[in-house]
Amino acid sequence: MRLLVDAGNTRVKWRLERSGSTVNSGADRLEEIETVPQLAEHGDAVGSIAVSTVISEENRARLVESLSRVTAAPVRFYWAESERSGLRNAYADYCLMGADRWHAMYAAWRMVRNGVAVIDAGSAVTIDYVSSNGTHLGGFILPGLNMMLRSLKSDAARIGFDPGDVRLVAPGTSTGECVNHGLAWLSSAMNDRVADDAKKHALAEVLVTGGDAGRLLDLGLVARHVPDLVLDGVGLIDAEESSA
Ligand SMILES: Nc1ncnc2c1ncn2[C@@H]1O[C@H](COP(=O)(O)OP(=O)(O)O)[C@@H](O)[C@H]1O
Ligand SMILES: CC(C)(COP(=O)(O)O)[C@@H](O)C(=O)NCCC(=O)O
Ligand SMILES: [K+]
Repeated sequence: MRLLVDAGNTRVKWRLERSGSTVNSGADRLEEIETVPQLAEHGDAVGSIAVSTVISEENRARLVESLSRVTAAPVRFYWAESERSGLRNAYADYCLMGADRWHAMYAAWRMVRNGVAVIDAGSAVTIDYVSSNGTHLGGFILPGLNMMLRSLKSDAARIGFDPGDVRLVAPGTSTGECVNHGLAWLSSAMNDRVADDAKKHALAEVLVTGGDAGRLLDLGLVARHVPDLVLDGVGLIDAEESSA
């Protein structure tokens, strides 16, 4: 059995696979990984672990420690690359790109084999554009929903509000509505910008992944929802590297 892991800044997404089929999957906080029953149950059967991560080195060591309590299987980390199967990274210093972006982009490229926009709506929101010939045209990094809510709460003395429905875009008539609707309005503007850019760069498809993907779709994003694009990408690369 193979364990795929996407350790982001909020949650660790994982998937257990046997002969390419999913046996189990989940999304848990880093501190919880070593006690996830479904992982413990299959620990002995896991033969290898492939990880994509953007967490700090300190937390990466914690992750390795937690995984070692679940299984004795070796852990292999995969990072951003300059090129793979016709997909070419736009970063001059590709090592500085978040591994999750590269792995999501790679899965998208292999899935679409055409111009594609990839939105990963996680702790941060990343948007990357790949042209029809596999050239990464570049991307954007924006604060994610919870990050924006936290900064409004902590950096402005008189913005008091409770989390509300961040799917309504009507002008607000209370602090809470102004904040929640404001962020919905911002997300909806982002959706429109991606659609404009997709047209401008002749991208055939928009793919969206990440914990906040559903909210963007509810706000009208025109995209295909691929729930675990990062896991898909690191899984493909791990298979290629293991058979090389
Ligand atoms: N059960 C959940 N726990 C935490 N965040 C969630 C959950 N469901 C949806 N979200 C949203 O997903 C975002 C985190 O997405 P995720 O893809 O897990 O991020 P990351 O890859 O950065 O860890 C949060 O900012 C939040 O908006
Ligand atoms: C932008 C990110 C924080 C997104 O990670 P996430 O919020 O999904 O956990 C991550 O891809 C990252 O740390 N990137 C490094 C900088 C870069 O990609 O240029
Ligand atoms: K992510």
